[in-house]
Amino acid sequence: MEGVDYLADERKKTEFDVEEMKIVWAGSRHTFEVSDRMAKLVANDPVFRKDDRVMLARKDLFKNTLRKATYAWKRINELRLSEEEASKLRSFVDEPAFTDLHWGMFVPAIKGQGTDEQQKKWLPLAYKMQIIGCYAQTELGHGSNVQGLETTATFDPQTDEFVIHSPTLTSSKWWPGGLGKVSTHGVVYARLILDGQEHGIHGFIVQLRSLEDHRPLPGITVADIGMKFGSGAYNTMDNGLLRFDHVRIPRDQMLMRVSQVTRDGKIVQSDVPRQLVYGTMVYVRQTIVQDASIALSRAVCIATRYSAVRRQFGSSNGGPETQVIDYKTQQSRLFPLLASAYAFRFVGEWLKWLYTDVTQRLQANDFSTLPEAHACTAGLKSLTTSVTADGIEESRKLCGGHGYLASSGLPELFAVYVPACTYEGDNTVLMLQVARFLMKTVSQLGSGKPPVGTISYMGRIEQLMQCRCAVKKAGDWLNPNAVLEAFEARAARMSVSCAQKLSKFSNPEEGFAELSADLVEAAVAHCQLIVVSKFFEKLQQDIPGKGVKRQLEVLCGVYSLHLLHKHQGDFLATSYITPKQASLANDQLRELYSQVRPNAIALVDAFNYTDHYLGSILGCYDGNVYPKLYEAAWRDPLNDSVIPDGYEQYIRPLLKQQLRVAKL
Ligand SMILES: CC/C=C\C/C=C\C/C=C\CCCC(=O)SCCNC(=O)CCNC(=O)[C@H](O)C(C)(C)COP(=O)(O)OP(=O)(O)OC[C@H]1O[C@@H](n2cnc3c(N)ncnc32)[C@H](O)[C@@H]1OP(=O)(O)O
Ligand SMILES: Cc1cc2nc3c(=O)[nH]c(=O)nc-3n(C[C@H](O)[C@H](O)[C@H](O)COP(=O)(O)OP(=O)(O)OC[C@H]3O[C@@H](n4cnc5c(N)ncnc54)[C@H](O)[C@@H]3O)c2cc1C
Repeated sequence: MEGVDYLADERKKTEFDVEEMKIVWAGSRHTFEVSDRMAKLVANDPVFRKDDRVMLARKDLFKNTLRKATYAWKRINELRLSEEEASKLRSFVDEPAFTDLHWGMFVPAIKGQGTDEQQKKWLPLAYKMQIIGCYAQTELGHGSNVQGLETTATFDPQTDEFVIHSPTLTSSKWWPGGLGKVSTHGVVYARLILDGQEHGIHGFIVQLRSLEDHRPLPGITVADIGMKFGSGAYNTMDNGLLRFDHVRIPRDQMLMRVSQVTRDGKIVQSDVPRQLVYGTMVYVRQTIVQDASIALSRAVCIATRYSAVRRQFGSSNGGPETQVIDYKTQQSRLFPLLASAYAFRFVGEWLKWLYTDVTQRLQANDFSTLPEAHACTAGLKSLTTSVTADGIEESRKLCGGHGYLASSGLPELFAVYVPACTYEGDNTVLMLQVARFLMKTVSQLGSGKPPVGTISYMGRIEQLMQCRCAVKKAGDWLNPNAVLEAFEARAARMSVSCAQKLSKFSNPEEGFAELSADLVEAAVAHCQLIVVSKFFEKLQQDIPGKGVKRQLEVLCGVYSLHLLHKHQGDFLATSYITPKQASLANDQLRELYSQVRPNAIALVDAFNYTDHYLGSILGCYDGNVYPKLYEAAWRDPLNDSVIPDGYEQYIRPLLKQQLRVAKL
């Protein structure tokens, strides 16, 4: 029935102010209002419909994306939207497109690595979309190993140009989003060669296609790399391949903030560290952490609403069956994901602050916090995307059979999201960067330079190596200090144990390779500590609204104690807790699930997602799932006719043949 709220009884159970929680989730009242307005603008515009996406063939799908992306740009200009509003609008359109890379990587690469003069020349063109750009770093042969890229940029002093060339098949650029069919320009990463000498990897602005007829410029071969995982999903994006045959660009198209090449072909290094060539990746990793909470919260919203609607078993005296959300097993799979979505939201907020802080320091030539910013963005990108990808798949299973239907929204969400574990740095490769940072920190303990920021806990290493957990009863695990000390002791002990094992190797690189699996575990422990501690920090802020802070305390408890339970092997093996204390943590966790239960629907309502954005029948706001599933089945093109195409050709002859066999 239209207009009936099938989740109304659930909503009546709520013990906190949902409207205030919406503000906490959005980050501020202003952000909430902008998001809410942009979400509704997209949801109410039929051009942004997306329910037929998984049915479309690649060419139609891609053209449809072009239509939506250019229409979004038209609306952004007509409505004179601010940068913040425009970016929100694009995100609610919810369809990967060339514009993501243009705004998300091409523009930031020029901003971060271009000189003032270069920015003045290129940014106005990019801001008006008079040129469209991509980020062309990865090659067929190398993605993770950036130092291994093979494309060359050789300076020709005769003409004052760089010659960009792809010397091998494996040097073909491979993967850049927006490159395949749309981009007119790219920031291309290549090995700089001056007078026969190599000078490492640098970025160059290269025009790829004519601004008149869109044909590739002379010497350039460019195409799409082909279909990717899933239907719809990331196939809206034209990930591309690109080869250069001695393509010439003016010298001033090398991005020269980090190093400059002079007219006579000499390299001049500025004071800026060379790692800033990797700066765009640090920026995007930070945004990916913020996006992880969005993707996970979408999946959790669908699974939570459906779990309250779905009933199986447990009917007594003809009464209703049990809502599957009331099964403790369902709660123990669902509520930690709900808590993780909130945890990632807050750590993402903090990481954005850290990134802004490091950017301001870099502008003032203070490079001291760059290693920590690199470790935090790499580690948190890795941790949050892995948990989110697994969490979306778990949400699908939490919805039983119906979760496998495209109309649940979960298969496409998974297919779109899962490459986040690979792009912008493979998650294992990134955790190894965190491990390097941790090993360096341990080796410098006692050098007189106290560790600061997220590794300041290492400054208390002696205490953390010796302390023992003081928990005596389940409720003691609600004490933030008890939880924090447990996570600090676990992380510190795992790092120290790796460092001790490493010190036994005469060749540290060999040792690092041999111990890399243990090192990744230590890095994960460190990153989980960051998320837990940032959740506790959030709780120290003034949080208005009836019961809002209380709910967040419960979620923080669920987040930290479910990790403690899941990784109890670490906590036990490092001898910080006893088996009895591990068991008490689990008792407390179960109790916290009971406290989440009456608030579960309101906690996902607080994400403020429109039905359009969720794109899921199982997750629709009113919970009226069954009629909608039934109607959607009839909309499938297979049901356009009662007798399917192919009946005469295949089914009829088959049945006839079986008849003959039966007669024999
Ligand atoms: C708003 C957002 C919108 C749009 C975008 C969002 C979604 C769109 C979807 C997809 C986009 C995907 C785009 C891409 O995938 S682009 C390609 C990304 N590629 C990678 O991430 C490659 C991963 N590899 C690397 O980053 C590096 O090669 C490396 C693994 C880090 C190793 O580098 P290497 O030079 O060999 O370094 P090391 O010798 O290991 O270290 C030297 C030294 O440098 C430090 N370091 C390394 N990286 C950084 C950095 N980024 N910043 C600062 N410092 C860095 C490292 O720690 C070491 O320091 P020491 O002190 O130990 O010497
Ligand atoms: C959807 C999508 C969009 C993309 N968009 C872009 C883009 O716009 N621009 C761009 O330039 N690139 C883009 N990429 C490329 C992406 O950045 C790379 O694929 C990514 O960095 C991983 O590199 P790789 O493919 O070389 O993986 P590999 O490094 O080959 O990884 C293969 C396996 O080897 C392991 N491995 C590799 N090195 C080590 C090591 N040192 N120690 C231990 N294990 C290791 C990895 O963990 C992994 O299991 C995109 C990729 C995808 C999937």
